[in-house]
Amino acid sequence: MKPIEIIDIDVSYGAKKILEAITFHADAGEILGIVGPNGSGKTTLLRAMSRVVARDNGEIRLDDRDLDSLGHRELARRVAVVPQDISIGFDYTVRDVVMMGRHPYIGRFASETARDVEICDHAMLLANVAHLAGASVHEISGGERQRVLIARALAQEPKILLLDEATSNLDVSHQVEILNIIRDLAGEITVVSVFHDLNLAAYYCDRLLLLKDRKVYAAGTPAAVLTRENIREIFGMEMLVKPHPLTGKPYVLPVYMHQSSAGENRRVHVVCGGGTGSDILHLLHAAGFTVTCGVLNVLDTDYGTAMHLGLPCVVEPPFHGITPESLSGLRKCLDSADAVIVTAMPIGRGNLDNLRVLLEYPATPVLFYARDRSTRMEDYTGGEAGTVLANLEARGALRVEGAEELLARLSRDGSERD
Ligand SMILES: Nc1ncnc2c1ncn2[C@@H]1O[C@H](COP(=O)(O)OP(=O)(O)OP(=O)(O)O)[C@@H](O)[C@H]1O
Repeated sequence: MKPIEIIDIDVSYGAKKILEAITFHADAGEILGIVGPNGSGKTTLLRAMSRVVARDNGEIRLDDRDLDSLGHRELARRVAVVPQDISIGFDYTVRDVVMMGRHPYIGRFASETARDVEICDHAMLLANVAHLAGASVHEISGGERQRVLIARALAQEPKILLLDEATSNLDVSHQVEILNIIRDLAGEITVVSVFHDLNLAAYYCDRLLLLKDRKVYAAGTPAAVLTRENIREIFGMEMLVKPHPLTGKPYVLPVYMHQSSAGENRRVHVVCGGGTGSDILHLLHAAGFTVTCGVLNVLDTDYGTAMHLGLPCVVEPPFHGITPESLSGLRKCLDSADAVIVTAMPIGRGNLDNLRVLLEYPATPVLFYARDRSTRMEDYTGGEAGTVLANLEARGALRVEGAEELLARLSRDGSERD
C-alpha cells in the first residue's frame, strides 16, 4: 500500500491544461522532490494532491483511499501543506498560527487539550520558533514566518507532508536546519517537496520527479534524474554534474557562459595540465573558438574540464608517456590550429614532448599563458624544457598574463591574419 499514488491525472485552470497524464507514487517514509522550470506545474501538482484544485480525470489515492472520499478533517489529519505564499491575513500570534495545526483534532466546540499544547510547543521547538511564540506574525521576518508555517504543519501530525519550496525564504543555515528536521521526520512520514535548488534536492531527496511541459520528464534517484543532459534539456543551460566530494550525492554547478562570437571560425590548441588550463579552456570555448587540447593524461584536472566542455582532447592513460599515436593525434590538431596556447605549468617528460612538436610549426603563433603574476613560466622550467621554450620564444612565441590579455592577443592575431 503506497501512501500516495497518482494515476494518470490531468489538471487544468479553466481551459488551460497545466498537467497531463501524470503518474507516480511516493514510497512510505521517503522524501520525494519535485523539480522543474518555472511554470511547469509543480505547485499545481501539490495543490491537486491536497485537493485545493480539482483534477480533470485520473485518480489520487492516499493509503489506498480515494482522495475524494476523505472528509475535510480526515484529509487534514493525513496531509499537511506548507505553501509557497507565506502571507498570513490576520494579526495572530505565532502560537495561534501553530495551534491552527491542531484544528483537525480539536472538536468544533471543544478547546485545546494539554496534549494539543504539548504538540504545539514541540512543533515550535523543532522549527526553532518557540522564542517567538507571543510575537505577532506581522512582526517577524519572512524566514521566521516560513518556519512558523512549518511548525503549524508539524503540529498537524500528518502522515504526508507537502512542501512548496518551504525553505526558499530561509538563509542557508536555517534551510539546512529545517531540511535536517524534515529528513529526520521522513521515515515516520512521507514528504513530497518542491525544490528549486537542485543541490538541496539532490542531497535531501530519495527520489526526484522532473516536470517539463505539463508532463513527467524523468523520475528516479537524484543521480538518475539530475544528469547533465536532462538539465540542459529542461533548463537550457550547461551545468557540471559531479559527485559531491564529501557526500557523494550529485552536485550541480552552473556553467555561467557569457557566449560571444569573438573566436568564431578560429581554432586554438591548448597545451596544459594539472588544472592550469581549465579557466581558459572554458573561456575560449565560451568565446566561440574551436578548442582542442592535449596531450593530457586522463586523470588530469584539465582533461576533466575538456570532457565537461565536450572538447576534443588527445589523451594518454594515467602516468603514461606520450606514444607515437598520441603525437600524431597532436600533430593533427596542430595542422589546423590558428594558434597554440601553452599554459604555465611544471614541465615533465610528457609535456616536453608536447612542446618539441610545436617547433615543427614555426608559422603557428604560440602564446605562453600565465593566469596571473603568481604563476610565471620560468618558475616551472629549467634544463631541457627551458631550452625548448627559449627556442619557441626565439621563433616569436609571446608571454601573456591573464585571460583578458590572452583573448585580446588572439583577436589581434586573428585580425592581422584576416
Ligand atoms: N490560479 C491560477 N489560474 C490560472 N493559471 C494558473 C493559476 N496558478 C498557476 N497558473 C498557471 O499554471 C502554470 C503552472 O503554475 P505552477 O505554479 O503550478 O508552476 P510551478 O512549476 O510551481 O512554477 P514556479 O516554479 O514558478 O513556482 C503556470 O503557467 C501558471 O501561470
